[in-house]
Amino acid sequence: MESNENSSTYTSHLRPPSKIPSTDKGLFEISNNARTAIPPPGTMSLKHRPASALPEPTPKRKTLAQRAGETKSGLPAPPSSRPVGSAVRAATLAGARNMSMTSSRVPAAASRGASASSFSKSMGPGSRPASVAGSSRPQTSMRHARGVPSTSVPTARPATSLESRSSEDEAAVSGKRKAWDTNGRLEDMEQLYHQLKDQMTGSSKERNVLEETVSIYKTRVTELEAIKTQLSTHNMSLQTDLETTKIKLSSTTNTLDEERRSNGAKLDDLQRQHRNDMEDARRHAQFETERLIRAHQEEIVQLERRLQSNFEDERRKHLRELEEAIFKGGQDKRQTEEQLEAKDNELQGLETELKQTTRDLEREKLLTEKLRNNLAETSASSLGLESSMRSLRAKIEFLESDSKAQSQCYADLEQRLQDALAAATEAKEKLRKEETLRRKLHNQVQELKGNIRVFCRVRPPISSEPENTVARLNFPDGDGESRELEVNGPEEKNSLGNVTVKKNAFAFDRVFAPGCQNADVFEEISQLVQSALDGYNVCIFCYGQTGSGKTHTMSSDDGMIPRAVHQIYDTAKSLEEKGWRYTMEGSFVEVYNETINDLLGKPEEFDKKKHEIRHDLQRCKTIITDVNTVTMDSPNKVESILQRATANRSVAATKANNRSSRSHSVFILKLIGENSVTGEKSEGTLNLVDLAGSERLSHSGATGERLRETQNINRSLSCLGDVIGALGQGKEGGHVPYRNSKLTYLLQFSLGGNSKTLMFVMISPLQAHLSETLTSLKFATKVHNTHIGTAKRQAKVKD
Ligand SMILES: Nc1ncnc2c1ncn2[C@@H]1O[C@H](COP(=O)(O)OP(=O)(O)OP(=O)(O)O)[C@@H](O)[C@H]1O
Repeated sequence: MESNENSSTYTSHLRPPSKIPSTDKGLFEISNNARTAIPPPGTMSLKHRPASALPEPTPKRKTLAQRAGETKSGLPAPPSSRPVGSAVRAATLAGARNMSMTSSRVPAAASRGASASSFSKSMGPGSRPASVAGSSRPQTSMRHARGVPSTSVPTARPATSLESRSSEDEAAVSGKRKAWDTNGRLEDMEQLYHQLKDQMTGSSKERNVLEETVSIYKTRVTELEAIKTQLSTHNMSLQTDLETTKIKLSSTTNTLDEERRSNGAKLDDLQRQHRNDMEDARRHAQFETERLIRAHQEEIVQLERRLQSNFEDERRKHLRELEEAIFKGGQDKRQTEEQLEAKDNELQGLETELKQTTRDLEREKLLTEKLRNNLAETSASSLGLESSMRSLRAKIEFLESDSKAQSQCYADLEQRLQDALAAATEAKEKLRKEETLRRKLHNQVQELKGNIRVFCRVRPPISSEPENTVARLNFPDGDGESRELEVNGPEEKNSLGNVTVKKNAFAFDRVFAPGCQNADVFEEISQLVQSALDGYNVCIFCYGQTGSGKTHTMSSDDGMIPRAVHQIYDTAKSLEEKGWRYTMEGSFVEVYNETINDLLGKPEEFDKKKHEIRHDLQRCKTIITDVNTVTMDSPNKVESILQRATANRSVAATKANNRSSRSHSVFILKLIGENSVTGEKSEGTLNLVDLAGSERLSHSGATGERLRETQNINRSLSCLGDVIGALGQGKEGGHVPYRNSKLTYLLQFSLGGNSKTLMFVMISPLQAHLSETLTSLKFATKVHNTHIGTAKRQAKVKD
């Protein structure tokens, strides 16, 4: 199988078969690399020989020379197509025909058979007429060819026929003729004689023909002998060729076998190598495929992760953009509404003006009418006036004589004017001095009120809170400026079964009952805001549990922050005529989990950007790095600031609950004033702080992130208490633990000696919050009992 496969791929190195030159004496028939010379037609037509006449194939093939020898001895005579045979037959037939032509009584060739038959009956087969012999001549010829002596046939056969058959013929004739019919019998004899004579003539002719044929055959035999010799010579050479070819063939076969063997070995090697290569390649491909699959899977995972984070970023970004857009939209809407309102007012003003102008016009018309009348009257009276003028001129002439007295009068008037101007300057100066005095007195009053004050505010129950859930809170001095609060504790049964209620009484600088509004609260703190304008550091913070109303008090639309800003604007404007010019800068930060976030910063930087608190101890100033500061050049800016801060906090709230409850927010307003007349400068800071809900950890039940938030809130509120406590001890140069929390560190210069502090303790009215309420009130009481040293004004006076 392998050699067969190889035969198609390997070229044979065998020498091509040797060419034997063709001779003009015969064709070459090629079979099994043996060449057989076939004599050309005319000499010996083996090609046309019938298959049956050919010798049986023998296992070992005979040479052509041998086969030529067989032809001479064993092959039948050449067929009738052969020219020699044809000539013999033609001559025989011609002879027969001549014979029948010479005897008119003998029937033609067609009736020859019948006559021959009758003749055979009478004379037997050996005495057949020449015509009959002619028809069977090929057999005769064949017999000649096979070596039957031709001379014995024509001589012996007629005689034998005649001898054997004469007695029968005679008997037959004698049977027909009468013994006495001599003439008839003579005629028969004569007829028989003629017949015999003809037969003799035919036989002699046939003999001639046969002799001719014999001579032809002899020639033919000679020819065949020559051919045989030629063929045997050729055969010899072919034999030699065949032997040579066989040797070559065997050597070629050997070479081929060796080649096949070596090629087979090589092929085996190659196949083995190929199999090994294939195996290696398969293993390598498998390894590569697995590696690529792993790499692709990793890539897919990374891509998925990247896409996920991109998607998250995009989502956050879009959310922030949406928030900003909503915020901006709200702002735009408000501005547009304001503009519309302004336009409406303007329109109304214009309408009023138009009405006024129309009224003025009417009045003018009336006036013109009146003036015309007056003119008429005036022209009437002008005559009278002219006469009086004349009289006056007369008087002037008289008065001119008294001019010295008049000059004196003018000098007096001038003096009085100068005196009045000096008095006015003196009055202005006095006013400025009084303003300074007012500030001084105002702050003295504030100081007398205490540098840390505590206000308590109880929020009203909101619509979702039913009446029966409200705790019993009493305001004993609720008629006027309330300062006291009484909280009834839970009902307790004593050992005698009497139900008792514990009353917890608290007193603060002010107590605001649920019915109080933000306006009432602000009225009380407006004096502190004035102190900030006067150059003091003021800190107002709201303390209380979640939902107690801190944000409502501080940052709602009418809360302390917007009201404070508006008051500062109004006051700053009124102070302009007293020589004061103020610049105001606002910033808003959040302390969440001990980290500072800029509530006015970009939403995407929220919870990411790091801010640090830096103190200028010389100037008692606090700076927070990288926070946005807004110049408050218009009172409307405060609303946009509050909205921006709320939006930022709500974005953050999506991640960790309600951010406003869980972080401290600090609104910082810096007020820098300069008096161009007196050269005075003042720098005050107003800090408005909304503290995170003050729930106790045990009550909150918080876990995880909420627990961390609550711990941070409680720690910072506790630090605030510690700072206030340390300040309350009033030791000069004593340690105040500001650094213990971000909140106290941030408010370092707004708590203590250099500042005025106001704490709001916010109270929920609900019975459910009673415990937290009491805790808050106790903390506030502690703060209220603290006395903090005198505040110092941050003011400089020009030399
Ligand atoms: N004085 C008040 N008058 C009317 N409603 C009030 C008053 N105080 C608070 N509320 C309402 O009570 C609810 C809770 O108030 P607020 O959000 O201000 O509490 P909070 O202490 O700031 O809570 P948190 O710590 O969660 O921020 C709000 O719906 C608010 O409108």
